[in-house]
Amino acid sequence: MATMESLIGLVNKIQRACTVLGDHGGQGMSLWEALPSVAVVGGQSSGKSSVLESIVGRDFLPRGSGIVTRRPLVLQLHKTESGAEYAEFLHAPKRRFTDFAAVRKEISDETDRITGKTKQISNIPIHLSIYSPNVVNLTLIDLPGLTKVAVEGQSDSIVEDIENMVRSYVEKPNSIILAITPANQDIATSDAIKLAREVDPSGERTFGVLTKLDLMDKGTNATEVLEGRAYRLQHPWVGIVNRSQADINKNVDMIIARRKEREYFETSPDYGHLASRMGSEYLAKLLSQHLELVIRQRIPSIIAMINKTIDELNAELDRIGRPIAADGGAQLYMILELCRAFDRVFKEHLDGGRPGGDRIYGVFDHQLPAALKKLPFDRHLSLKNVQKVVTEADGYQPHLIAPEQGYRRLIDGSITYFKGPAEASVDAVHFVLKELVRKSIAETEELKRFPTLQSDIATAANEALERFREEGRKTVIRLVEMESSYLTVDFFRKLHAEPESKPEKKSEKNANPPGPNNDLYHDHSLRRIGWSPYLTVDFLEVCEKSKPKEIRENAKLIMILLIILSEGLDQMLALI
Ligand SMILES: Nc1nc2c(ncn2[C@@H]2O[C@H](COP(=O)(O)OP(=O)(O)OP(=O)(O)O)[C@@H](O)[C@H]2O)c(=O)[nH]1
Repeated sequence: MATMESLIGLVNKIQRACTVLGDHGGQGMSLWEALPSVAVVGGQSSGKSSVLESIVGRDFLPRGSGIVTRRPLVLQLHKTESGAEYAEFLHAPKRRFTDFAAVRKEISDETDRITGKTKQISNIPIHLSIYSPNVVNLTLIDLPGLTKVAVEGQSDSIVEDIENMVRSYVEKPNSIILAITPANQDIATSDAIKLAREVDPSGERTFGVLTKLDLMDKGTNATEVLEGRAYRLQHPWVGIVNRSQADINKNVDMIIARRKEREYFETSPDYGHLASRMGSEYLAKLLSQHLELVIRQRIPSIIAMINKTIDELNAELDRIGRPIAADGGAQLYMILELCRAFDRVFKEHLDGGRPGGDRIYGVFDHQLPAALKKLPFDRHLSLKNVQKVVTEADGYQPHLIAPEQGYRRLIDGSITYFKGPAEASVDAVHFVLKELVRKSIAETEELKRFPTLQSDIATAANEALERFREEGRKTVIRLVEMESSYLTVDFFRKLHAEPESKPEKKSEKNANPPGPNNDLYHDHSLRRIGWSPYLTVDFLEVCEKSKPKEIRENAKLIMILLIILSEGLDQMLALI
């Protein structure tokens, strides 16, 4: 029993949690709807509030003429071992009410807070918990009384609105219906029974309660109904005698009223034989036992539903992201984790696994060689220009054996052409990397919920790339300058060890081949000088179309500057 009582307590807690989270039934599948609860239904002034107060043993509900209950009141009763009775509202959790007159006022005020002081209704429930040694664990929902006509100050739709609200509570399969009918009214005209029959035709969730037995006309009694002969339900009918209006006015104590009620049944000639199954105390126990039974039956489906909801929420959390820690250290750690996630994706683009890195290879493999091929070496190394450069380099003292200064200037001038394509390669790689940063940010799942961090990472990465571009540019230019500014002795030796016969053979039309002391600026000599830059440039690669035929034959002697340049660019890439 103790276990079952704590189970009802647990269901109470879940119900409160549902309300805090805004789940008080309504559209779709909700946990609130899966939990069993007792809804009190009846016509206006049928005695609903009186029944609730009798069950609680306290006088705490607003009273008055007309429509008093305008919002559902979820009343959770918690049995305590001993101590003072007190009440707590969910909307005012820090306030503990020991004065039940103040509870009544708070219910009125809280009703007005949502509906205003009008006679309108609202389906947002008020949650009230009562802790007392005189109650059984039970959750009851007091609902507005069903009416037939709208009174002054009410909209025409009020009758329908109340019925719809009450219906929305009682039509749920987990709702236990406490159908209140005054005994001095014909059962056939009972609003509560009419609605209960509609939503629960088999009567298995309906508990019939007859109030005002003491007000029946003399000579009549309700045994037909109470014995289940007039209207059969699965559960036995319970008769109740509440405080009359006169008792209320006289402030008759609820405990005394309970005792009087007990005495009424025990001494009644009509209901004496039913006394042990009558009265508000018995009704409370009956409902509590039934609630326990229902919870026991529902436990598997409630657990399944909670687990399913947990799974769904976890899946949603995974999608929208886990909560972010409040302290700075944990936040910094998280930001670093997110940056690492971005870094992983970016590396995959560069190293493979995701597309992008191949475009950088394309810059060196296609774009750079194509640009080099277009360099104007034929113009720069034309006989006319070679002569101009050599004579200018010689100045007023023509060279004796080899035009060393001329060589140097020609080679320097040729290699300087590499600067343009080399810089363009840096720009092209920079462009690809920038594009990969953009793609990587978009593809990093972890970053999806942090748009500000996304733009911060993009800004930081682009700033870094901009810096690396400048450094890369400087590095490649320095490499080109290094190549053009230092020609080794070995280079000049190779140049002169080069057999002169090959080009000379090819230049047979030169009838008078010049010797070093003959004509310094003879075509043959100049042509030979003009080859020298090609010794530093792989002309087979670079000058496919423009190179002179003779020079093509000297290919095997040529140093491959491009390779040197490529190595330099690799270093530059490593820098980026
Ligand atoms: N004599 C007698 N009077 C009763 C009994 N039950 C209720 N009353 C009186 O009937 C009137 C209405 O009772 P309530 O308990 O306020 O009825 P209600 O259904 O909650 O009314 P609304 O919330 O306005 O719909 C009050 O004056 C009660 O004192 C009863 O069993 N015997």
